[in-house]
Amino acid sequence: MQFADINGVTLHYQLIGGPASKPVIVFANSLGTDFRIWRDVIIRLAGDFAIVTYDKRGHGLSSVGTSPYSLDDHVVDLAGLLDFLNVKNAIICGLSVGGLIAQGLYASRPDLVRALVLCDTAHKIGNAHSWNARIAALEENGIESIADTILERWFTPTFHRESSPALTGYRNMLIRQPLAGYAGTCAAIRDADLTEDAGRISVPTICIVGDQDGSTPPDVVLSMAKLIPGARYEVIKDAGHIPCVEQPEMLVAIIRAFIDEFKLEGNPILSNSTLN
Ligand SMILES: O=C(O)CCC(=O)CC(=O)O
Repeated sequence: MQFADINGVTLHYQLIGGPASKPVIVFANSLGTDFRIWRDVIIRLAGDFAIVTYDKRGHGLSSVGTSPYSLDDHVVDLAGLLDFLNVKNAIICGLSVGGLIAQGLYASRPDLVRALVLCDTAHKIGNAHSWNARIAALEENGIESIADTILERWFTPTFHRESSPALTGYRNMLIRQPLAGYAGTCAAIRDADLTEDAGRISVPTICIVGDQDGSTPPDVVLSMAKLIPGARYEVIKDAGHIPCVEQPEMLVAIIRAFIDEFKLEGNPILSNSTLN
């Protein structure tokens, strides 16, 4: 397992395949998940790319730090991790709040970003009223009290019917996140509005969404895509909010086609990287 002290917290991360002459793809997670959700995507990409996954603060094996957070806390953490790993000019794939983090990273550290894959996310997710209600419910009764409602947005009815051990596993992942980390990230999402930044994105960008996403539905993701100059937009059939779990093969096909279209080569991780 790999850990790094970044920006006052210990981050759990995983680097596969570097240093080498390969483009780097960095995956940033959604609320209430850790980097294990990317497994079925990573096994299809490893070998062709260097891959970085990490648990954002307050999630997985990373430290909680001081909660609540701002989006900037998460952005500075990711920038610090990429600096630590000597990664520059990477393809950043962000899922939901991970997509906000990816957009924030481009706004503050464009040198780190070669292209954006914005998956089931938006320039602004939800509103203050809905996030404050969620935070109040969490403070009163904990994550488990809202877990089943969240899982309905994460996965399609088919997945709920047919993927019984997996559904239980992802429910376990959700309810075992630290309460302060989960609620603190709700506050970060509530306060984040990247509407103006979206129009300034000038790297190749693709916006992807599951056709049955109950958290950031297709019309929301399309609105973001329309704000970003030249952005591509793709809908994945038979997927909810987390296509990397439900439709990894389709997600990988879309990412590969995007990389081929723009001939994204990125920078290899430098050979004097701290990883040697
Ligand atoms: O998944 C995220 O990162 C935020 C969007 C959200 O609210 C997900 C959910 O429905 O719980």
